[in-house]
Amino acid sequence: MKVTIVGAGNVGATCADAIAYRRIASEIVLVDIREGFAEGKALDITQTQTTLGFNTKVIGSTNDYAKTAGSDVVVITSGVPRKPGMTREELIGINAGIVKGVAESLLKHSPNAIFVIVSNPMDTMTYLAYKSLGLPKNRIIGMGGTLDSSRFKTYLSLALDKPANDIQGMVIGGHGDTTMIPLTRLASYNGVPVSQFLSEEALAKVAADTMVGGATLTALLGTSAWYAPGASVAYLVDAILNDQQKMIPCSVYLEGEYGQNDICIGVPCIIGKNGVESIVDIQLNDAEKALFAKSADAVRNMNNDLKSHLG
Ligand SMILES: NC(=O)C1=CN([C@@H]2O[C@H](COP(=O)(O)OP(=O)(O)OC[C@H]3O[C@@H](n4cnc5c(N)ncnc54)[C@H](O)[C@@H]3O)[C@@H](O)[C@H]2O)C=CC1
Ligand SMILES: O=C([O-])CC(=O)C(=O)O
Repeated sequence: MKVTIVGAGNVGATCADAIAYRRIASEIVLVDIREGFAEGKALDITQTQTTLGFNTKVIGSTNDYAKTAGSDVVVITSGVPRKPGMTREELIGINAGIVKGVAESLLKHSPNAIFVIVSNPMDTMTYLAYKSLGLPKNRIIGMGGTLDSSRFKTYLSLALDKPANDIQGMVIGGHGDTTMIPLTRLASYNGVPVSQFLSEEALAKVAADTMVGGATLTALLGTSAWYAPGASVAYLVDAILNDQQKMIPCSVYLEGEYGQNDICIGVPCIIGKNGVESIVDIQLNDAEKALFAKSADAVRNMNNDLKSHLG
């Protein structure tokens, strides 16, 4: 199976590394606009083959999309990351043109690929890819919910002082500092609601920390995170290529689901070889429904700005 990742920067290269090391694909193509950069990252990853014990072929390309031909999954991480103090939404002006151009070039060479969108503001970039490529909705997937849910489970595990892999939890809604919805009511420690172990206050703090998880790391690192984002993309690509039929919250185009239309936003999806196999309709309570509607309003406002940025 062949995966192309455009943007060989922090997230793209980390995700290529995880896909190679975990043998999720047999061939990875890294593409970047910076002369020689993707080739360098690909060669560096290739030189870990014997020490880490994998044979995945990893090649780099400076903007030559012919090398990406016939990819099963394509991942778009190209664009700029935020700096401390910025929101993801502020990246729309630069990233919209980049994502649209890259998505169109990818489709020309891989007409059957499933698209995974990572560049921010991710929900709006996913909507842009859906609208400009004309592909069926199951083939356009925005990655945000995997990462936000992993942060949610990390903060729950810290608050509970229990292993993260014993914790289940999901974040839906937009992938933004104020639009994420950590579903605290449904989170569990080995099936037991976390509310049996944590006070309302402690749970509210976990939710708040989760929502600003990306901003916290950006303030610490000076640019946005890459290890957890890269691993989250690899997790999603694994679910697609290995037809895992896992339930993963992803940003997908909605046509009436969760009361929303004409928007890409995070909802629980079954992910398999066809990309989004189905959207899972979970029962939200009234407060969660209200948060979801508010989150969708904010994402929709961003989508409405797209035209002015694309000219
Ligand atoms: N959805 C999510 O959960 C996450 C999204 N992100 C987003 O992913 C994007 C990438 O972040 P990083 O990897 O940290 O940034 P980075 O700056 O390390 O890498 C971006 C790469 O894109 C390349 N690039 C720019 N324009 C290009 C074009 N037209 N064609 C090919 N390559 C091009 C750059 O040369 C650079 O190497 C950002 O927009 C960031 O906000 C980051 C983390 C998580
Ligand atoms: O915080 C950012 O800008 C990058 C991102 O989306 C994340 O790490 O969640």
